[in-house]
Amino acid sequence: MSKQIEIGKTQRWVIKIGSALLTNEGRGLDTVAIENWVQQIVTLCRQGKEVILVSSGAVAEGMKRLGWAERPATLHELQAAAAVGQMGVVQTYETCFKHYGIHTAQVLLTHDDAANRKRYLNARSTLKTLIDLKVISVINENDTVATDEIRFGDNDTLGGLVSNLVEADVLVIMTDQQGLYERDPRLDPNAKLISQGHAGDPILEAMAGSTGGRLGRGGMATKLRAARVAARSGTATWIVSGRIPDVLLKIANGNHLGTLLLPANPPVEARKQWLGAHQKMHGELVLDDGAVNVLRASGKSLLAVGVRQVKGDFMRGDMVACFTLTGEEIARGIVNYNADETIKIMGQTSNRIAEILGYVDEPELIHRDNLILL
Ligand SMILES: Nc1ncnc2c1ncn2[C@@H]1O[C@H](COP(=O)(O)OP(=O)(O)O)[C@@H](O)[C@H]1O
Ligand SMILES: N[C@@H](CCC(=O)OP(=O)(O)O)C(=O)O
Repeated sequence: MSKQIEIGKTQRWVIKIGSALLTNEGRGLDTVAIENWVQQIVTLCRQGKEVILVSSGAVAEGMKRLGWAERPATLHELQAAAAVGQMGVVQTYETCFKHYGIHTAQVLLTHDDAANRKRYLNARSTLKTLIDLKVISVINENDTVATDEIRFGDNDTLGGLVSNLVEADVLVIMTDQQGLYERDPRLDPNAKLISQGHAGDPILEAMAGSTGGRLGRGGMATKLRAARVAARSGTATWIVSGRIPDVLLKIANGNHLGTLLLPANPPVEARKQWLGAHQKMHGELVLDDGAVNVLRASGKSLLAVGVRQVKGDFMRGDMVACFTLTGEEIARGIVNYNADETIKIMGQTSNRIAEILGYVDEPELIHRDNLILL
């Protein structure tokens, strides 16, 4: 279990900047602040670090440009605002980095891209090539086509996924609070700051509110989820205030600011990181205690015999979530049988599948290679 991080030895940093920070609470892109972060990033690059940016702000800047005071409720208006605002976001970064002779690249991704193995690998090789070319990637969600992501404003999770894609050492989530507090400091100004913990710790996750500010949407809950995702590639996550002067340089120099969330387990293999990148579950399986113990203790495949209940209408090859009888999600995996077939074979041993269905695709319901424990 890694308890510390030697920041001086870290090389690849993913830096995520949230909407509230970037647009000065909706007053329009805060070019002074952006110039300052860019200056810090250039210094990090000159120190030999490789930086990938995940930047929000498209909807907020689009709202400003269109003269909309309130975040629109309809999807098509959100998407239109994002399309307008994204122009400003990338233009600003382009101008700031150009000043230092550094090229930038716009990369737009959706969670669906991460769920498709071919697109996932394409995104990974493009990002790695851009790193080799010393180009700063500026990543945002592809809001014109995204639906769930834009509704929930989840660039934090995107930051976690990008950390997995490029196998980052560090994910820095810059926001408008000092870090994770015991409770939302907007609701309880006396709440204490958590300085360090483990990514995925349910006690910390329970502290994080899911409501963000007027412009950002994810709140702290998505930041902690991002830390959990990032930890799969062994990436440590920092949640810090982007308003602290020289915040990135201070962290790089070993100052402890904000909240540091360290991976609790060793990194998982690359294919399992891809499995973990799936955000949309097509169904749920409720497992009995025996199956839960086998998955947790020995990392074996899931057999139909251990399934008690099947929910959702999934197809063979879809990703499903696995729950304990008490409702705790423990694993996710790609199923070998569709929902109707799974209902027929649940609770039965594998040697009865042929008799029940008239055929056998695979003896396992989810093969261990296609299963990721949470
Ligand atoms: N436990 C907590 N600690 C700190 N902030 C919290 C917590 N729970 C909820 N929040 C809220 O999360 C907000 C940050 O999320 P969000 O507005 O989505 O920011 P960003 O635009 O940077 O992604 C904070 O302003 C705060 O009100
Ligand atoms: N793609 C959207 C992301 C919104 C979002 O995640 O916002 P935030 O919670 O501020 O990071 C945008 O650029 O507006």
